[in-house]
Amino acid sequence: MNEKLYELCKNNEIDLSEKQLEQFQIFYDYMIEMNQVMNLTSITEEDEVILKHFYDSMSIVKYFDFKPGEYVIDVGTGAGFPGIPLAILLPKVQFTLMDSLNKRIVFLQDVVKKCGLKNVECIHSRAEELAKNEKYREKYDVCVSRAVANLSVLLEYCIPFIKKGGMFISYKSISSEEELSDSKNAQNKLCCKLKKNISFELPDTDIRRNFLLFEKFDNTSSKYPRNNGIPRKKPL
Ligand SMILES: C[S@@+](CC[C@H](N)C(=O)[O-])C[C@H]1O[C@@H](n2cnc3c(N)ncnc32)[C@H](O)[C@@H]1O
Repeated sequence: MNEKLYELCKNNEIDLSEKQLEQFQIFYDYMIEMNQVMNLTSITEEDEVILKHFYDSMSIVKYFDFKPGEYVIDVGTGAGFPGIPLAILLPKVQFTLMDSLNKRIVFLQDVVKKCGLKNVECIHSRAEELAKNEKYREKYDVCVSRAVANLSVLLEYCIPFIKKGGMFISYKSISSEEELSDSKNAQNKLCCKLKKNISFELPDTDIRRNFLLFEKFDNTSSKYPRNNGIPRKKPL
């Protein structure tokens, strides 16, 4: 696995050290082991995990510059995507991985220990609750999220975590104009605007991926996020 991951990344200008390759191997082995007893991922074949989980998670660094010392939160991280690959790649950036499913958070705490990651904390919570907690509200430079909800819902989950001037990066497999225009009201209410819409293909495939980058231009009203379940039931 190490060689394949190393080559794929190197060919795409992402350099991984021996230590980082070992950390990916430990993560992969443990994810496959634990996937037998809990639902972590439907993608298990090594080449596919490398491309669709590991490389996909890291590919944002080709388009966005994370700076040392910055704080990043991954909302709805699941089995740790994109948070764990980014944390392995960027040891000087501080990551909070959060999810509403406790089993996955316990799994991630083990991954962090096994990989010796010093820049990751894992929190069991719903986004709607954690974003109201003083310790986490408007404390992050960047928020990332992959495959959690449609854009209007996602903005209400994610924008409250970000500092004014910070960035929200939505990983999308398809970016529809309709979803973007449906989120206009959420963008206005949450004081953010689309800064970049990046579309690319995973290397040597025709699998399309999109990054939507939203800049937060003002603080979030205390009205948001609304209580548990409301953002999904009644998107802004
Ligand atoms: C389809 S999975 C995607 C996981 C991962 N981001 C990925 O791309 O593989 C969606 C995850 O979002 C979490 N989730 C959904 N709604 C949430 C909420 N309101 N707060 C926190 N986590 C949430 C779920 O528990 C689940 O683990």
